[in-house]
Amino acid sequence: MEAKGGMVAGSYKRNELVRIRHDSDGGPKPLKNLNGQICQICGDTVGLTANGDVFVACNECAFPVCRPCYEYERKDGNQSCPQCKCRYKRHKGTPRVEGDDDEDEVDDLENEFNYTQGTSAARRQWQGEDPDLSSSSRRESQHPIPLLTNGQPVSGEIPCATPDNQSVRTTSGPLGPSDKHVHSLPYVDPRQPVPVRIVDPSKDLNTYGLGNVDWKERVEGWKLKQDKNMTQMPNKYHEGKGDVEGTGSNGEELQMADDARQPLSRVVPISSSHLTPYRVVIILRLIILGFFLQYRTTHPVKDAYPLWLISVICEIWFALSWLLDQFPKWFPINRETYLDRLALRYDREGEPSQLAPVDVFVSTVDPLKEPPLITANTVLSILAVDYPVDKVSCYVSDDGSAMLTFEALSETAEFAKKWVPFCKKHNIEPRAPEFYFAQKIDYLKDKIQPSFVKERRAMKREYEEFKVRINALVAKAQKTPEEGWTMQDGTSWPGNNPRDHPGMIQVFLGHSGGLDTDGNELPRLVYVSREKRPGFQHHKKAGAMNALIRVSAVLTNGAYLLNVDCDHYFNNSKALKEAMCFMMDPAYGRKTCYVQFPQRFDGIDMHDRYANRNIVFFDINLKGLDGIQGPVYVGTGCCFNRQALYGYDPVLTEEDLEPNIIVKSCCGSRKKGKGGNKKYIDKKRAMTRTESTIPIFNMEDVEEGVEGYDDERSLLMSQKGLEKRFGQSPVFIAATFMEQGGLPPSTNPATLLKEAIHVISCGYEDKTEWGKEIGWIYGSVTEDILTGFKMHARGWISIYCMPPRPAFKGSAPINLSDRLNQVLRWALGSIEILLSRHCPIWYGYNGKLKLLERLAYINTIVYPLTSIPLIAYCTLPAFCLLTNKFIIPEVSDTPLFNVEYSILCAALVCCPLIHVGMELLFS
Ligand SMILES: O=c1ccn([C@@H]2O[C@H](COP(=O)(O)OP(=O)(O)O[C@H]3O[C@H](CO)[C@@H](O)[C@H](O)[C@H]3O)[C@@H](O)[C@H]2O)c(=O)[nH]1
Ligand SMILES: [Mn+2]
Ligand SMILES: [Zn+2]
Ligand SMILES: [Zn+2]
Repeated sequence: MEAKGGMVAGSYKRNELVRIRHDSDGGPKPLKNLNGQICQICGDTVGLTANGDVFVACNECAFPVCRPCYEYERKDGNQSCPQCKCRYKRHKGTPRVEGDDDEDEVDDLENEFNYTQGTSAARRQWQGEDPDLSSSSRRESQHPIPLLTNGQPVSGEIPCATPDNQSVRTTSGPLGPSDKHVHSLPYVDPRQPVPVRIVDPSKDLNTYGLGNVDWKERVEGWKLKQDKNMTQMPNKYHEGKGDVEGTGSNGEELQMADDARQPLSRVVPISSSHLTPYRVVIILRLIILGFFLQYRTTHPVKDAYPLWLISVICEIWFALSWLLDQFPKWFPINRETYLDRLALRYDREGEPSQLAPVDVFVSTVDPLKEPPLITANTVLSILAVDYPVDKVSCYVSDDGSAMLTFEALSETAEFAKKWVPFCKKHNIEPRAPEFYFAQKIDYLKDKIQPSFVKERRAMKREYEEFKVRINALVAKAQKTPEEGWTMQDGTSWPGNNPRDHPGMIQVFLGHSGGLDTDGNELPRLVYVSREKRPGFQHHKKAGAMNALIRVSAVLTNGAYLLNVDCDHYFNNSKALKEAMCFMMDPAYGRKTCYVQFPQRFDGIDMHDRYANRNIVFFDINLKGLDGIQGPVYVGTGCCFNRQALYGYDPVLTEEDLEPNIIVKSCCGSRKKGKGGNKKYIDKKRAMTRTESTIPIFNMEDVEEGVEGYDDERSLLMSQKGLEKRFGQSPVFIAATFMEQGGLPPSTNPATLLKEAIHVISCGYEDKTEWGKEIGWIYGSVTEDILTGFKMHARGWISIYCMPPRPAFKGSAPINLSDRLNQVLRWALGSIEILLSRHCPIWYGYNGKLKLLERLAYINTIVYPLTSIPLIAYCTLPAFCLLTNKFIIPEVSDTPLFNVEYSILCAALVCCPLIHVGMELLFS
């Protein structure tokens, strides 16, 4: 083989290397001068071969690499020399590697590689041989999966191999010896007396709780806390907006670097050299279309009138749907974020971080369709995210109530203790191990440290063992035992019937729930499986998300929340900070309901045969919408303002209020016209933060009759009004007042947990506004479109954020039936919205939804209907042939027509082509 690498580094000059090769080929002559050479990958000495020669990994350039590194590279790495990139040849004494083209022999590299005994077993299993052979015995040495049982009381703590405080208590039976981290719970749902146990490793989580305090005291406490919060963070929300000169009222603010006052993002206009031709083509096409339609409508075909009529109707429909598709793309924009300014403003070195708390939601249903390993990767990427650990919580919703998901999550929590510190120490990307290790590293680029190489390898082994454990769980779960699943203590798994089971919550990790291997805290990880009972609608993902909104409000109450599908991992660990560049921006924050990131996919074949990538949609349509009122919500990779999900209105005028205070006004009793609007704003202006709490203190005077009143405040701030809106949970309602997130001040921790179970009970949403006005909106399988639409109709804007490194990546359906199914589901979801009261054609004419935004929504709702004229139009030629009639007039009489029509047709055909070409130019 020819040495083709031109790059020869440092002292390893080509001629020298050739000499080495020569020598080493030449025979047993030891190369004294090269003894003690340092491996350029791991920093160990390269070492000698059995006959005393220096080990030479690469026969082409002799780049110094020790045997373990060489073998590792051959097995798991690039399989080629880091320097000259030549493929490594099988070395003397090296066993053959699978996939080596020379010979096919059994791979017993693990004997060569210094894998431990356990790892060897692990590797064997991982490669698919006897999946549960040693896993059960190995489990003993690993951590035991905590129990979440539903039967007999557990007398004490479950013996843990790890010194965590994870433990389980019954809720119904006698309690074991008390432990400060363990809280017992009476069961909550009175309708379904099913006890649910909760593990709560985090005592801090429980310092708050509201249940026993009466309403008035609660509100009093909340007010105090709010005031305290406001004084504690003087520079957080009192700044001027964005680029406007800050009006510093205290010394600290004056000292602030100018940079900290700069806006956290900016709009990058798309150059007019790009945009103008694009628009010109649209206009041209529009004109041609006009002529064409005019000709078609004014020249009926007498002898084939029905055919002509059908074809003209189809053509008009196509023209309209094209128009609908074009205009929302008229003002595309790009955005740029400034993470450094964000850090300067909210996350300064040596000070407690002032970044807002964020709750991240992951939704799963069926672990057999959505592999637990993928979900685990998603969770790991969240736990390792680059954000203050005490401000991130991860909630996993399990709609399938599968013990497999639960156990896999437990393993994941354990593995996170090693994985998270590794990610943070070496600042790696992406932080989902499967995808990280799939990347090959280039040892000569980025000055990779030998210590890193070793730790990476050790971590990879750990990950492989983790994979084995997960795969063993999956293998075990393939066949459900007749009597259902049983937990480790012999009690049966409460979720054995996914359609009829109690709510389950388990907290992993978090404050005192086990530190990582470096002794640092980890983000909280919470398993949630909402209650399911026959006869109750569960509303699929939307219902699951709404349950999570409530649980998270009770347990951590992040000011923002981000949701991902279980197969969408954080590909960019700074994604949360990217979102905060908008959410915490004084100018944008108050009116932004969500920040949507594009959906990107792994593992799509080069030709993208099922059009999974949706390039036109994600790189053109959404950018276009961003220039109007904001992108639609696409269901995953989206960071929400919690207050927007509560159905509140944004603060629409900028000078009126202190920044970031969202005025609570009823979305039900909407304003009337322009005249009312002025009054409306005045009212808002009058409602400063402190004033807005006043109605609460007056709530005793609030009578039933007030509801008919046109006084939004009294209605909304009344306890009754709030309960009608949010459901019967005082803890949750109190949390909705915490506009900057965090838990309200309170007392009883047991109540808090009880409340968490209460808010995921299936009857909770009865007679409330959940799914109607607040949270994820029900009524369509594409709940995402509906949810985003409701917010835009209230006047919120959304932001499209495309960091250079894609924030999230997912897996897309890559077989035809799954993909067709998905597309069909989306189409049906659109039709459901079209026929619902939330149809964008009729809904929400209050002046807050911009016209072009509405057109875009109408387009996403009516597009499936295009299939009807499309089928008709495609069958027309067949009809024409059969009946020997034609849908356009005979043209023989005027040759001019002939020419004209041909040109028109050509133009109509060419325009879309030019168009698509230009759209691709954008991306
Ligand atoms: O009862 C259910 C059904 C689904 N899901 C979750 O919802 C997500 C999306 O479901 P999936 O079947 O994967 O639908 P897709 O078509 O792949 O998802 C796209 O389309 C959906 C509907 O528009 C959006 O909700 C998703 O975010 C978007 O990725 C997944 O995480 C599921 O686990 C639930 O939590 N509960
Ligand atoms: Mn999916
Ligand atoms: Zn080495
Ligand atoms: Zn080489």
